Amino acid sequence: MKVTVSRKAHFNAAHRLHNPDWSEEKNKFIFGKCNNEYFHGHNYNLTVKVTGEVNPETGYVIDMKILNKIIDENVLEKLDHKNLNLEVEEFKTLNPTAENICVVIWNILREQLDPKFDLKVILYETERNFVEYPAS
Ligand SMILES: Nc1nc2c(c(=O)[nH]1)N=C([C@H](O)[C@H](O)COP(=O)(O)OP(=O)(O)OP(=O)(O)O)CN2
Repeated sequence: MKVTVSRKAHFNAAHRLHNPDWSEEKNKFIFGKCNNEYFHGHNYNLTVKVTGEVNPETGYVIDMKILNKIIDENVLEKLDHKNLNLEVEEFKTLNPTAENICVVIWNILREQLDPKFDLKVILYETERNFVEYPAS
């Protein structure tokens, strides 16, 4: 019997959307206020969904405490209160859009979780803008 276990987390981070291969004008046109050179912040809300078989002895798919620790130590430590463009290795060469942040988080968690689990990450950048990976 497969069940999905979900854990929510949040972090605050600053970013700037920018493509170094484009002119300043094109960056302003495509990314608008998100291209502001002084950066801006978001309160990101994250949902991590882990799907797997329920262990008949524990009744757990995965212990929520363990899942929480994995998210804390590997995602929040890395991203919370950071300037994503300047302080987080992955985004020195990758535009920190919601899509790219979501995929980076998924890759980090995928490495930490047993391959027997399916993983989905949902990232809210604002109350109304959110992305999920893998896509449904
Ligand atoms: N496909 C994407 N589009 C946009 C992204 C993104 O990461 N992927 N990011 C942004 C901005 O960084 C930000 O998310 C939008 O800010 P804002 O316009 O202020 O969004 P709000 O939801 O707060 O405002 P509305 O009132 O809903 O317009 C833009 N696009």
